[in-house]
Amino acid sequence: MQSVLIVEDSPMVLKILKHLAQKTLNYNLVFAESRHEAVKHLVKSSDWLAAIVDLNLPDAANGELVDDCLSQGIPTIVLTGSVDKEKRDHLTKKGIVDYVLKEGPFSYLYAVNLVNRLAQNRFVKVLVAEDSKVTRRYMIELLRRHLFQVVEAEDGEQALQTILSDKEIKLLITDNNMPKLDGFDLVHQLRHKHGKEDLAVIGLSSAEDKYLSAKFIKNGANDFLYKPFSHEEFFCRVMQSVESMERLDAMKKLAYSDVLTGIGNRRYFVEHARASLEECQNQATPISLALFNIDHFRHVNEDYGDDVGDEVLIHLAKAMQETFDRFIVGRLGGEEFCVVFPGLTDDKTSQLVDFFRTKIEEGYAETTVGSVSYTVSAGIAQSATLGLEGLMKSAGQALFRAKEAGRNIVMIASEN
Ligand SMILES: Nc1nc2c(ncn2[C@@H]2O[C@H](COP(=O)(O)OP(=O)(O)OP(=O)(O)O)[C@@H](O)[C@H]2O)c(=O)[nH]1
Repeated sequence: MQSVLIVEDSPMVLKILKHLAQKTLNYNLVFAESRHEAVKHLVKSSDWLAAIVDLNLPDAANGELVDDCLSQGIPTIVLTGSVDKEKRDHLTKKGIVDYVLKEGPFSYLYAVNLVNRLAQNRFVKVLVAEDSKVTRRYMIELLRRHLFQVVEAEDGEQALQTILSDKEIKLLITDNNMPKLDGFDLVHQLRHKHGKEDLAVIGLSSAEDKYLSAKFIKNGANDFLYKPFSHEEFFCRVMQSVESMERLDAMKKLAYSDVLTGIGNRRYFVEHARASLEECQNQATPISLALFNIDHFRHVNEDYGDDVGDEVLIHLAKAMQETFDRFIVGRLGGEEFCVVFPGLTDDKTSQLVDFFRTKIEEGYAETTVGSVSYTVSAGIAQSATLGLEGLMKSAGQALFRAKEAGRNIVMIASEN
């Protein structure tokens, strides 16, 4: 586990920092009250995520411990009692992550939360699209200081191709005046494919035109920065854009997942299945769909109670996700689940679904009252022309026949 170093000589402030850090940070926390004590910890370990360091310590009155941490490559957040332009410029030039004024619990919470933010930034890939090498290098250095993964592009066309080929890019910082494709057109083209929940965009320009920011935002950017910008403004905008994108993404995930089982819900399923069906039909690729239903599920609820019934549903959802991990799986509601198999004919799907049916029949759900055995039936449909509703109806009719034929059976729809 990585470590976080927190150094503060005031017992009162250290107590607050300890309390907040222990509540918020899931890392090995190392506390010290002086440079001497901190350096002893620094030599013992090399795996530091970050350090929160008081600028003025009794045995390091001129920020010497900040230099110690930075020289070991540790992202460092500085605590200070006061700041003026000169001190701020000095600290920024040193390469600190940020400084925090010792104003009260909120500022200490900011410092602690910043450590968590740094840890998350390691998984956020940022593309810097800027034709000026100097400005590009400057932004890349600032972003790396906050532990972002960074890729770069020197014109709009290169930026577009990079984003289209790398789904991991979550933030684009783009200049407006670039060769081949300008920032406006770049954002405009990207927004056809990427919503604000999966790509945040910050526009940049040094132009005098005060309407540029509104124009960029109307074109789909989340935010805008005029050059030259301060290091602090840059980070405030970056953080805000990344965090609002993460919130949107979390909301979307909630809206698309089934509360009980955690797999995709009906909305998720219908949206993804419809898109996949259209794509396969346009490309004349086979696609089939299977509708699943637990047999006599009412008896499970009656015999063991609804909570155990819920555990069986969770077991089935997990098993489906494992077996059909390459396909689109969703819980439509109750004990009904559906899977879409792009690229598979109904015969191939039938083999796969029957393998799954046998697996469920031979296994059991491990529940709070012990093992519960159950079986499933499924109906399968394939069509080169039917829409999703038609395909689901057809699979539903096959499922009905499977139930009538005695359950624990897979049936293929007779007419597609
Ligand atoms: N525990 C639990 N039960 C649910 C949930 N949603 C639906 N059910 C129950 O699922 C059962 C469905 O029963 P029926 O439609 O009669 O079907 P069945 O008993 O599975 O019988 P067949 O489908 O004909 O094999 C009902 O008892 C519902 O109350 C849920 O989220 N949790």
